[in-house]
Amino acid sequence: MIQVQNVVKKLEKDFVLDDISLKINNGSIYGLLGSNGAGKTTLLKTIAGIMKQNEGAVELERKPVFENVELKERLVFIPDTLYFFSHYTVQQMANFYMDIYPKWNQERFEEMQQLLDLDTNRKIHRFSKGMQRQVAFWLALCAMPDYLILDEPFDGLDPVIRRKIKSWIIQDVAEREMTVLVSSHNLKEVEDICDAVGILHRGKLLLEKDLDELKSDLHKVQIAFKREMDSTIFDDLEILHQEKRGSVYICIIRGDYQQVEEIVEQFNPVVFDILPLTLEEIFIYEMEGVGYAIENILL
Ligand SMILES: Nc1ncnc2c1ncn2[C@@H]1O[C@H](COP(=O)(O)OP(=O)(O)OP(=O)(O)O)[C@@H](O)[C@H]1O
Repeated sequence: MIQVQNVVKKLEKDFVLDDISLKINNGSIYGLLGSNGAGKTTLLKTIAGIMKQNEGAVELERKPVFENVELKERLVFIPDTLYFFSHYTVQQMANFYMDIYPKWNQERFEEMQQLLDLDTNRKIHRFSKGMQRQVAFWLALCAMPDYLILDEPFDGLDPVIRRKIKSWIIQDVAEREMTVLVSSHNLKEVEDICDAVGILHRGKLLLEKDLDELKSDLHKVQIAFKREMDSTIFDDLEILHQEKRGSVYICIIRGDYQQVEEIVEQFNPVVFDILPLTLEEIFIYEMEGVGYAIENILL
């Protein structure tokens, strides 16, 4: 479990992290979202034990992570700007990882080589940007980390590789309870893998949500009535947003779906369908609830 409690980080004179608290359970994937300069990298580096917070606590399994070698042997951080030793081949870099990470899995390394089809004897700096990112994931996953911390990890990967890497991550989360923290400035990038999402803005965590809970609590429905919509429907339903397209209303409604259905049925709709709700739409309404327009914060 990753536990961050009231963390404050100052860089020069500025508060880059301002009283951040969050908890990530084992075997779950947490998406940390925020625009440029929100503090994502700083928070990730603090959680990875690379940077030390000025105040508060950052713990893995209830132990402080900073300068904790035993915990770091079980944690891999892939930074947004990749770092490999200059002129090292993939194999030389793998040998280095083998020395550092006790749970290095050589069988997996060879299997993944077949799937990624990258030459282990080639110098990493001669690969393209996207291929270097593939190498970073390849090495990271073969280190069999219990904690995987990823800073804007999917930039520069083509859609096929992106899907492949996401499925490897999900498999490790499901099969061996790996815990993942992934940052992004783009909701769509992470919505298919995260269990929970937090939005960081100017060093503060504005909103933190479990995605299953969120999705089961908000519904997008299209409704049409023979006549105009009866305004008393608002008395019983929490309608966060509505728009009219022809004679059809598209509504975002909060609440238990069965109850919503029962209430709407009382008004005898001629059309009543549930529509898929994207994470982006959910966040638009949730962020409005805490007084922010999401377009000013995220892509
Ligand atoms: N070494 C540093 N010294 C001083 N200020 C810094 C330093 N590194 C980052 N900052 C400041 O901290 C704030 C947060 O930066 P950080 O890199 O954590 O944001 P981010 O959310 O990862 O941004 P991006 O999406 O652009 O990578 C920014 O205002 C930045 O200017």
